[in-house]
Amino acid sequence: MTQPIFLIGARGCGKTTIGQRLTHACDFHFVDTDQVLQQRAGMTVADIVVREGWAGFRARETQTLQFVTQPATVVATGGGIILAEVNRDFMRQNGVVIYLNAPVSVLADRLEAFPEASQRPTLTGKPITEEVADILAQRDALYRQTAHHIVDASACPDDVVEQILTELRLARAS
Ligand SMILES: Nc1ncnc2c1ncn2[C@@H]1O[C@H](COP(=O)(O)OP(=O)(O)O)[C@@H](O)[C@H]1O
Ligand SMILES: O=C(O)C1=C[C@@H](OP(=O)(O)O)[C@@H](O)[C@H](O)C1
Ligand SMILES: [Mg+2]
Repeated sequence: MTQPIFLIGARGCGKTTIGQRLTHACDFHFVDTDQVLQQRAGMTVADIVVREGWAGFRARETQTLQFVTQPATVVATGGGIILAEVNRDFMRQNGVVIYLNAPVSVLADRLEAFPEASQRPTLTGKPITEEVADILAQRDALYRQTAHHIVDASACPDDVVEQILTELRLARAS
């Protein structure tokens, strides 16, 4: 199988971390839409949002998703990639989509420990736990409807990778 693998889910669910590990396990290339987008723009996400608003960032995100999608590639997306129908359709049609699902408490703990503010400017202006709860409530259904597979991303990284490999093996066998 050389179809691209798209990792989706909320901020802090581990798309970037798990994507890198998964790449080694299945001998794919790794790309992260936020990393490529920031390199191409020569600006951080926070700078883009100040200059162009979230609409500007979202337009760049759609272009980046299409630009980075290649065979044998694990694509770690940004948490809001599923907001645009064009992105949801693109990922479902061009690869296998995995939702890294984790509860609000786990996401908030990780984001408090590793905020990476230049890549994750506030979405709502609210404190972390409230923001994560609000955003997940808005997006969970979109993550679920876009995903081919859902894994428990609150597990340790090795387990999350193993869950993904198991889902991919099962899908291939069926
Ligand atoms: N399964 C995991 N178990 C423990 N910590 C994790 C796990 N996945 C990610 N992390 C940690 O959480 C933080 C956010 O992870 P990251 O991969 O940047 O998430 P995302 O790209 O989905 O926003 C990082 O500091 C990372 O080390
Ligand atoms: O949830 C979101 O809307 C966003 C998530 C971020 O990526 P991570 O999910 O990798 O943190 C980044 O794309 C941007 O700050 C917007
Ligand atoms: Mg990330």
